Amino acid sequence: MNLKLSHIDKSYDDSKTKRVIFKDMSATLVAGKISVIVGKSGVGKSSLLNLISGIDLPDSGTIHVGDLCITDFDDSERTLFRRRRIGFIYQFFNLIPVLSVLENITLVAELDNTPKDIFLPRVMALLETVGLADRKNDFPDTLSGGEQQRVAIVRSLANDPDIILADEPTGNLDSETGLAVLEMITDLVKIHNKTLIMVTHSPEAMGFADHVYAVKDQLLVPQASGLNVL
Ligand SMILES: Nc1ncnc2c1ncn2[C@@H]1O[C@H](COP(=O)(O)OP(=O)(O)OP(=O)(O)O)[C@@H](O)[C@H]1O
Repeated sequence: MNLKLSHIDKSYDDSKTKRVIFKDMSATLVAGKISVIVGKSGVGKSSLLNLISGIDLPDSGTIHVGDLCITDFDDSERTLFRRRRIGFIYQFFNLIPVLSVLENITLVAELDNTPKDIFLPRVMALLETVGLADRKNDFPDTLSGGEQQRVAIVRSLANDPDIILADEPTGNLDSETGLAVLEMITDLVKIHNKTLIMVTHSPEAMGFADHVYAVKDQLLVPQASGLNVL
């Protein structure tokens, strides 16, 4: 399912200024591929992910995921779309401290009333793949940063979404752990045939990209290489 952004305008107003983030921006991100998004701080990379996930709406323009026009959805349709079709990986892992590893991973599937016999075998197989099956009952604060991010990777795949959105997934990790996490994310999205859209400042991440785009001049601009815009 390709992701098609058409004629997107997005700005934020505060009391004094109007900050234009996107102006007549159109782009297609290809299904089943790894798209890396780069760009200077504050240009709107995270805002782009918020639009793609339906957390935020554009001022005008449309966003299609396959045949679904998510900009036509109401709030509850967008929430369901996000739960079922999108997996998130964040810079600061965003695990819930009072829930165990397994409870963190299965929370969205439970909220969505997905039958346990559908998600549990899949989640346990993923935990095995990332080497953390024996930590399933532990709490996040007993895990290293790299381990927490591996939990977050499994969580992002738990509900079998179409699209994984990763916002600086290695930003809080040392370079060796970051590289291992990048390899894990990209291997898993390929094996499970997902679309990965990853915002990053990491030059290593470019090596994993099928396509690199820069957020620049209120547009999403395809790059031959991301390195020149870092
Ligand atoms: N909800 C919001 N309300 C008002 N302004 C916002 C909101 N979200 C983002 N912005 C502003 O939009 C601009 C783009 O923010 P965004 O977080 O998308 O940038 P970014 O490219 O991800 O930056 P960084 O690389 O520093 O994380 C910033 O100036 C930010 O302050």
